[in-house]
Amino acid sequence: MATAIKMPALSPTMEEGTLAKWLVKEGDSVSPGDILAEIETDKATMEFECIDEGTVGAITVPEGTENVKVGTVIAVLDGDASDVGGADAGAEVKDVPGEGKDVGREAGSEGAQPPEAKPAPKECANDPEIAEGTSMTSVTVREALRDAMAEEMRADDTIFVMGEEVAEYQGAYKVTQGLLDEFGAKRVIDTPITEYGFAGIGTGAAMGGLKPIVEFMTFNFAMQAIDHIINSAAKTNYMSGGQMRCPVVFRGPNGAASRVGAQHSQNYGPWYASVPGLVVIAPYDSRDAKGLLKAAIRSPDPVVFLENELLYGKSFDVPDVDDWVLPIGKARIMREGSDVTIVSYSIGVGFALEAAEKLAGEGIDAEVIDLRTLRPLDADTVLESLKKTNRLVVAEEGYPACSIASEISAICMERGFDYLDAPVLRVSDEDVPLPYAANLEKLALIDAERIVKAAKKVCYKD
Ligand SMILES: Cc1ncc(C[n+]2csc(CCOP(=O)(O)OP(=O)(O)O)c2C)c(N)n1
Repeated sequence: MATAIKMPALSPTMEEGTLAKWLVKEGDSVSPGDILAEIETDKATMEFECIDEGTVGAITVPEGTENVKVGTVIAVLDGDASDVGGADAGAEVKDVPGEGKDVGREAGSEGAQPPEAKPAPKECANDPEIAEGTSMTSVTVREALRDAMAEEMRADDTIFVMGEEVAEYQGAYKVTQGLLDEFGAKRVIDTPITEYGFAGIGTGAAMGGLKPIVEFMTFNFAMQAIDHIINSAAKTNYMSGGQMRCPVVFRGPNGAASRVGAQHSQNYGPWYASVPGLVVIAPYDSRDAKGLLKAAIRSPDPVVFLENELLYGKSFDVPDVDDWVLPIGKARIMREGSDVTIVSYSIGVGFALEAAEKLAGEGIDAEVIDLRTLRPLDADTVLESLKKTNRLVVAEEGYPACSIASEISAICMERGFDYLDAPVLRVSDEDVPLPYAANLEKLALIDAERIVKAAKKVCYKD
């Protein structure tokens, strides 16, 4: 099968580059790791590595070409230009699935992709009631997050957003689209690349009575700011004896994306969820992204709001109601079942739902729980389900050790021991820094198949 090789984004801000030199020619055999070309940006000259195996069938952009847009097909493996869109080869690829210009996203990369979006269940026990006949609008998770911020900002002028590229560029992932136009530069603020600085300003502003929303370009970069989140924001209420609150929201993408390497592919859910004083939310779909972000902005305590880059472009229904706000700390049952419970959150929910469909085909009826909030954790909903199914698997896109899955497993052992007919199993990423190579990345991340396998094992049907 022909594979299009596209102009890579070699830095978060790269939009185009010069194809300085080809190091392979048509007819050459290539393997993963071979250097295909040298690409020049205004910052540096970088080597472009091959991630596939094959024969160079066509070079569609000659060396020396300047201003080649990221995503342009520059060569074809095992085929020619007509196999990858003919006239389009060599032209800019405008329709990169899911994203526009995202941090580190390499157009055409083949890393982890979330399963197709599925509609959320119509009713969730703890959610506000949706009146019969209420219409639904399908919106992307990205739009849902923006709508949540915009609605809250309209209602409360103490709310402001700040972070790298949130204003003029409208967000590295376009989540703050339209906010600068509507609310102006005083409330939508571009910061320098100083996570420690602007997380501190946000925390201080919250202590002083404002309601900041601090966007991190990804939570990986919040490592720079973690002292303010944990030592300042999380402790304020406790250390002031309740005299001072800190209503700040720290939000941004979290977890593995697609081929952005070990330092940009980490799930901080378990880290923050271990800290008393923080609220930690990790939504899956648009209705939760909107309803929970609105709740987070209204929270009197600091919230770490973990989004997922791969879900930003997915569409799900959101109820057309004036003020869609969801309760913090309540899990939801995404699919009812009686044989095994699969607990997950964020992107893992999509994999869990996919696994449940596959299990149904094999006669295993799985219940899927979306935790939604990681702190406070809704242990009761998990235990109620365990009471019914007696078997439980936790699916988590993250490291296995000291994880949310470990926590759920402990809760089931401590409070649900008598209900268990099998050990709780954790399905997590491999216990390694996420590999960059596409084939290894795929092997390291969770998927529906692994969840199916674990579910069958706890049902003693493997
Ligand atoms: C701590 C941290 N925050 C944010 C980023 C994302 N990031 C990577 S490059 C970049 C822009 C860098 O701009 P500049 O410092 O002007 O350097 P340039 O690459 O333009 O020379 C950003 C925001 C990062 N890698 N690390």
